[in-house]
Amino acid sequence: MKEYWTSLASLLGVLAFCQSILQTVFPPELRFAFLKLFNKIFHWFSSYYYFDITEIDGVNTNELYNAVQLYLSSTVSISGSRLSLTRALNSSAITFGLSNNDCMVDAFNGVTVLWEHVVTQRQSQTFSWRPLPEEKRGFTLRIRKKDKYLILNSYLDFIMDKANEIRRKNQDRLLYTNSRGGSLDSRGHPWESVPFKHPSTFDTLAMDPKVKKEIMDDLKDFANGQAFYQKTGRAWKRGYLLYGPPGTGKSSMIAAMANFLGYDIYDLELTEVHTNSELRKLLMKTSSKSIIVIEDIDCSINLTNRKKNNGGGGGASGRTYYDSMEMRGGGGGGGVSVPGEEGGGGNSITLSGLLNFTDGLWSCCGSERIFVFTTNHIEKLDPALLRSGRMDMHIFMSHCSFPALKILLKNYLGYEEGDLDEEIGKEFEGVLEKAGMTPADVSEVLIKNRRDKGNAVRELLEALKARAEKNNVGGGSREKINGGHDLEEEEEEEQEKRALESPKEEGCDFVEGSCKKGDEKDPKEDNEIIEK
Ligand SMILES: Nc1ncnc2c1ncn2[C@@H]1O[C@H](COP(=O)(O)OP(=O)(O)OP(=O)(O)O)[C@@H](O)[C@H]1O
Ligand SMILES: [Mg+2]
Repeated sequence: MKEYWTSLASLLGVLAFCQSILQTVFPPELRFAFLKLFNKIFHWFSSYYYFDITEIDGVNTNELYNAVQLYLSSTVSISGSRLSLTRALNSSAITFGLSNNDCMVDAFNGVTVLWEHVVTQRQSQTFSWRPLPEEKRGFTLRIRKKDKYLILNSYLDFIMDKANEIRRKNQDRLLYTNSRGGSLDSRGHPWESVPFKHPSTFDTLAMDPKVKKEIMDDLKDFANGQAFYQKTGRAWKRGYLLYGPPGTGKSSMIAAMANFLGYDIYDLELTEVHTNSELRKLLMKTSSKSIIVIEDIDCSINLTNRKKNNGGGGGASGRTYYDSMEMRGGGGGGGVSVPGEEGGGGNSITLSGLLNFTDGLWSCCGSERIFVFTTNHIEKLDPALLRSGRMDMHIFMSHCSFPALKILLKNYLGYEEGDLDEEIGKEFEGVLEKAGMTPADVSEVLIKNRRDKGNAVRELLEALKARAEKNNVGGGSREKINGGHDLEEEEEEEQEKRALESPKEEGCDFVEGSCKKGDEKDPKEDNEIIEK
């Protein structure tokens, strides 16, 4: 032991001697060059490469640093005994990472690398437009020289992908709205967001399981389809039109989609958007992996006010036709949109603006985005919105069918397959179609009686029978088809439709083949998908 201390003391003596020689022999300006050279020689003979990934790259946050931090938090082989724990804003998960100046080993494709988290005090506050943190943080990656070309690029790509995946899993969904009516927040953002906590999932959604599976498969194919979209030259986006009576689960379906894919939702309030360019700006500020929703699109588009463009003389083009279809907030009349004028302060958005929003070049300014439109009245929508390629899937959300009822009984009363008495099941099947109750109506009855299963089922059966009876007496199918709509309201709609007939025919030449109104929009009895 004594020998050990003696040799350590002499080694320190030699080092001190070398340092004093270095200081006397080399002037300060040469000293730096000498150290650099020494460093180079050291690296020459070293069998490793070192890569520094600093937290701040100049004045910008280095995305790779954040990705590495997240990635390392997910690996289990942390050797350090001290870990740092974090919980990001809006996140429900706690992540752990390397503490200051701690190391960990990782392996990728059979190659072992070493990560070190390096934290040093910032020397002096250099001038910067934004205040920099007092500590300089960074990761140093050590890779064997012979392995660098084998893995470096693919390893870093892998880390970025993995970090995105973790971020999506940990981060609660965000629900964005443009309800401020075009004004920007302090960061110049037109969207406001809140954590999205809707508990609806495909498990809780009451609808035909076959249709549900089809939708889930379609969503899965979409989310995993980057290579396919690239290969086929299509923008990586998909459109869904959800239609059906109120209370059949259209909004619940959107929430289920977002929860299924882990996407954010942008709930676009069209009545708050004043011009096409405002609409475009909103689109540009949406992120990838998101669902952009326009609810009740028939209420945002005032088709009763659409009129043919008179300025074209004779053969009007499709564009002027669309542009003359005025969309106004609140359904109020007035306000004519003149093609080409919207950017110059016109106070309306046009159908062409909306179609460009979903379909045009601007719709590709991000990727992996889903557009969802909902409506209670598909027959009110313009064929241009429905034609192939625009909304890829038309999904009819129907009244409560027997398979859907079984899901509601499971959700609210805990009934498993086979728990329901066979006779009662048959009674339900017999009356459901005639009653035309929505899943929302059924849920209400079940919630009220959820403490007493037997009573809940009896009450529901009675309510269904009463509704079926009522429909029968009143000549019924109307209420069934329109989900309890007012008859007067329906009359009005009929009149509106008749009033629209003539302009629609005039406009047909622009949207060839899409004016066959009844063709694809006829709601069938059950949930139904029309793939475009
Ligand atoms: N298919 C369904 N599965 C499960 N619950 C449903 C379903 N449809 C409706 N509900 C229940 O009814 C409530 C209303 O449903 P939701 O808002 O999704 O209907 P909607 O079709 O969007 O109606 P609206 O056309 O009025 O917007 C939901 O909170 C949900 O609890
Ligand atoms: Mg809704």
